[in-house]
Amino acid sequence: MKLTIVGTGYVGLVSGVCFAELGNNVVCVDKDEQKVEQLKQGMSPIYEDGLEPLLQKNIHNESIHFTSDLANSAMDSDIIMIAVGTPQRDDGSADLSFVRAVAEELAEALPADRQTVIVNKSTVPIGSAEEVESIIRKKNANADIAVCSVPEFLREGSAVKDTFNPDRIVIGTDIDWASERLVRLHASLADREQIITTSARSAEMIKYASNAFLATKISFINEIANICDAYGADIDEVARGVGADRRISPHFLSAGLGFGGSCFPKDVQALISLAKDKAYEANMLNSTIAINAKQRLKPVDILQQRFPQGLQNFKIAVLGLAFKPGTDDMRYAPSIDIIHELVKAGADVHAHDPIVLDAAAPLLPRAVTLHNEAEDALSGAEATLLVTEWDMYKQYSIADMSVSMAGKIIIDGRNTLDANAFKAHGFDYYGIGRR
Ligand SMILES: NC(=O)C1=CN([C@@H]2O[C@H](COP(=O)(O)OP(=O)(O)OC[C@H]3O[C@@H](n4cnc5c(N)ncnc54)[C@H](O)[C@@H]3O)[C@@H](O)[C@H]2O)C=CC1
Ligand SMILES: O=C(O)[C@H]1O[C@H](OP(=O)(O)OP(=O)(O)OC[C@H]2O[C@@H](n3ccc(=O)[nH]c3=O)[C@H](O)[C@@H]2O)[C@H](O)[C@@H](O)[C@@H]1O
Repeated sequence: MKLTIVGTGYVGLVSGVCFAELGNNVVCVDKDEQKVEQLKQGMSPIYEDGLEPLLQKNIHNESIHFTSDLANSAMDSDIIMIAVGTPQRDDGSADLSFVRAVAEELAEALPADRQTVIVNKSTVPIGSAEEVESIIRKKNANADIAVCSVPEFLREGSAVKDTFNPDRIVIGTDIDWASERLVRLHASLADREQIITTSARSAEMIKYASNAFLATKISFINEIANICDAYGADIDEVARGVGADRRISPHFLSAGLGFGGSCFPKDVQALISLAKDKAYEANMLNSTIAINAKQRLKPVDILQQRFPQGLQNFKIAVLGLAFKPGTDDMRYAPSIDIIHELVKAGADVHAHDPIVLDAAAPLLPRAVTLHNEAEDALSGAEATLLVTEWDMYKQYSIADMSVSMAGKIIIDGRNTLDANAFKAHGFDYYGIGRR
């Protein structure tokens, strides 16, 4: 099948590479010409283990191509996937301007004599498939199209693996020929019973509801962790006990600094905004966001309580900047808010991340010092704060830390370090809801 994928962000690029790997003829389109040139050379603009070799293999096999010419590629495509960004607007709603711009371009390009499936793969408000169709029909009334919703559930850092091993694939359309074509495209990725067919509106809601549920599960466990802190219960033990109930499951019960990234925060806000448009106040989702906003500043609270005289010139090492390990994405990363608060309090902040440093710099206050080596960030620090649980930090020698740091305070924002081992080396260890 010939596939055109518009947008080469995480979703567009990974989907493109994976569908090419499955034997389709894929063209990825991006209006960013520099990115297109980079991709043509086999260089991935995204950091993810294993993605670049797969990209290069499929370029070599000529099963994937990159271009900025959408019209040319759209003309003879069986399926066109829209995978452009849908960022958050100031009022919390999703900004659909990139999706609408693609629809306008498609309206000019699509031939009337060819059945084309158009897929919204971007996360979009309920009703967007209809909106894309009406934009196209306004300029091209006879286009033989079906606009469907096939939301994406991949996670950054494990996107290729997630694409090849999906829990489910949701195909949202009431049009039989389009549904059949999309089922055929996804047939080798999942068993038939994992392919859920729904209306486009339901598929759009499934995506928002899934992200909102996962985000709420994180805020829930963080709230329980904060109550554990107050009563001396241990969140690791509590999460193990709670998660053993199959109705709850142990996944997404890791307490810490809350969720960041390009999707949970914006998608929960977008759903709140969609509800508000229909005069419904989404109180639970409002709490999910409020708990999360507060949770990421817990390390600052811990330090301020411990040092009520203030943090002026207090040297703090911050380990990890990316919003989670395995990615170079800094979008809504907790590290940004934490470092801004610490610098505001007068602290001397030294940060490290194994992957993202240059991209992080413009998002952080000038006063922060960024280090290529973790050892340099730790050297002379009064306190160390782990923000992103990269494996390298878990393997770091506590004895070495003990020697290089000036003080013995460790705040483990992701509950991933060995608390007892730190305590045995004389550290004051603070976790999130950990005894
Ligand atoms: N990042 C993720 O892990 C996931 C993202 N999503 C959703 O997928 C969508 C895309 O997100 P990302 O992949 O992170 O994208 P992104 O925002 O990082 O990149 C989008 C790309 O689209 C390109 N673009 C914008 N307008 C264009 C146009 N008119 N023609 C051609 N290219 C154009 C941009 O140049 C950019 O390279 C969003 O709606 C997001 O919520 C869904 C699941 C996972
Ligand atoms: O729509 C999206 O973009 C994607 O959003 C998330 O994927 P992603 O943001 O890549 O990362 P996750 O692994 O879900 O983590 C999100 C955030 O939650 C945090 N988290 C996760 C799990 C947990 O138990 N506790 C916790 O604090 C992580 O540290 C991270 O900041 C979803 O997991 C994907 O299914 C979805 O497709």
